[in-house]
Amino acid sequence: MTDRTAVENALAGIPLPGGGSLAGADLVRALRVEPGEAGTRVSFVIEAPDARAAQALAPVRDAAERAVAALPGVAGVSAVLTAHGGPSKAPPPPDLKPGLKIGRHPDPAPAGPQPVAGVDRILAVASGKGGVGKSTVAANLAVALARKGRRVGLLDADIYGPSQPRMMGVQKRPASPDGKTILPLEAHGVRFMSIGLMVDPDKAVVWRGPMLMGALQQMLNQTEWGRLDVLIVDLPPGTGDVQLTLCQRAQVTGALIVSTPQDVALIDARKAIDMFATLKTPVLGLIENMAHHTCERCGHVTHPFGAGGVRHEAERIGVPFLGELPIDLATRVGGDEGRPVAADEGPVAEAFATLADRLVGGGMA
Ligand SMILES: Nc1ncnc2c1ncn2[C@@H]1O[C@H](COP(=O)(O)OP(=O)(O)OP(=O)(O)O)[C@@H](O)[C@H]1O
Repeated sequence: MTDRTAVENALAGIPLPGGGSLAGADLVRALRVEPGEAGTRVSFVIEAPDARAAQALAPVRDAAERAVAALPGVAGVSAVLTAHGGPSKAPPPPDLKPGLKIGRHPDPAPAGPQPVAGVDRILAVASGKGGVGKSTVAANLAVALARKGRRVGLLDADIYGPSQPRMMGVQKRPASPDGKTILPLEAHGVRFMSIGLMVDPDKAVVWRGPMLMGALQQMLNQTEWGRLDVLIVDLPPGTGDVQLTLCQRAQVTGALIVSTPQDVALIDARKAIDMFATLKTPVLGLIENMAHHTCERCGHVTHPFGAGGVRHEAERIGVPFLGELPIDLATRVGGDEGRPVAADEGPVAEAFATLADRLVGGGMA
């Protein structure tokens, strides 16, 4: 049967247009080789340095898929092609020193990003600007994936405005029977944990890097997630310590960037994309939220934040465009009332189901 080494060897042999090989150029990320009853499923991300390189790599992606598909016992292959979004102008990330655990000794710094026990994949949901609907997308995507039968965790790491307890409809403090591990809460088929349930958000806003690092580490590693196919992490907006810590400490499969079509949101989304490039975390796609609004009375469609901006940006920088979500009253009410719209039926629930299918189909969730 085909194992990881066989896949790596097959990929190593794929030539690049300008010379060298796929493996030699260090372009393959998030390689997963999953044996199953029907055969082995393989997924990986090819991350090009920029949009032009990504375009040129499309035949390489096809060749890589074919080469892996030809290996014995392989039942399915999915390769996602994405780009860094241009060379990074951001300064290199600071050298993070061992994190202070709150009220505990600092953890020794691991050699590099580590897996979270029992968790197969970590997807970071990020945005450049606040208020674009990142938490809404994270919650609904988690619920949509759970409805597909995936084992899903949701970690609310938005220290400055934790909103998942409200969106998921559970506000109680998680139990910690042994004083060490934290039992996650469960709602709509999703196990979830929020930094907002453990700390006073008014105090959290003045926390500095090491304290945030300690808290995030605790949420990731001391929560009893059990076996998860995917852990979705709802990040704070922007490009700060939480993003750095997550990507430097945990093996993040990739990031999904949420933006509205507005120019101001897109400018900030580019900064977030740039940050993930610096951190070597592949951007798996862009999602346009609040794309359009349909008048409930006359059916007239308007684009309050402009039309198609995120799709164009995704095309421009060579990152997959994962879909658009409308401005929708039920989405807002569902978020406020603790029942994400993806838990019910309707066009927005379908849009999230399609997004979930796409991620599952690509081996990313
Ligand atoms: N597609 C949508 N249609 C209608 N309302 C939406 C939609 N997406 C988000 N909202 C609403 O917009 C508000 C902000 O959304 P949300 O909290 O998800 O944004 P965010 O990007 O996570 O913000 P922040 O990280 O700054 O807290 C919420 O009240 C939410 O219900």
